Amino acid sequence: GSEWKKVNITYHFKNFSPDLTEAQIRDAVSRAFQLWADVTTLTFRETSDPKAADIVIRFATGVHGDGAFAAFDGPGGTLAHAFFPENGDLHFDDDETFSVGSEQDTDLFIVAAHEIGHSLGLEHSSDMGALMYPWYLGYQHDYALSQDDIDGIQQIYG
Ligand SMILES: CC(C)C[C@H](C(=O)NO)C(=O)N[C@@H](CC(N)=O)C(=O)NCc1cccc(N)c1
Ligand SMILES: [Ca+2]
Ligand SMILES: [Zn+2]
Ligand SMILES: [Zn+2]
Repeated sequence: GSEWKKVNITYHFKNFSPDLTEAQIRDAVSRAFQLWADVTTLTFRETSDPKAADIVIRFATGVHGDGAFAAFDGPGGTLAHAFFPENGDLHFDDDETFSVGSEQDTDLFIVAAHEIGHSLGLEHSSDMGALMYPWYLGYQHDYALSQDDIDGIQQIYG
């Protein structure tokens, strides 16, 4: 299956969203990576060099130059998508209104954590409690990985 052949993975922000400050976006994405780092031997580090980065993160709308994925669809519907390893690139639909830590709008931390699951090789889960469940069920305070998510990632990276 698709998995990274390395444990030290780097990511690069190609751009940011106007919905939040760069600091809020960096913090939400860093915390999302940390969820997965906590249950594997993987480490994640931001790099300013797009060429050195394993995972390139972008905010985009509509048609944005992807071959594999359909164009983004405006507000609602698809919120983001990510390529499996060893591409791993992660795109957020910037027609969504992203927020951090509020029931309002779409929580960037939770969406990022879900997409990073894909970037690491996880498919969707049928477990409604799982982060990898296909549907975003709204903001939850103190979000944590479900056992289903942990089992899934440890099957790949042991
Ligand atoms: C066919 C895929 C490109 C759909 C896309 C997705 O699964 N991206 O990973 C997506 O954005 N699905 C929406 C479905 C929806 N509109 O509820 C979603 O919320 N996925 C992200 C997400 C975020 C956080 C938690 C969960 N469970 C799912
Ligand atoms: Ca959308
Ligand atoms: Zn895309
Ligand atoms: Zn998904």
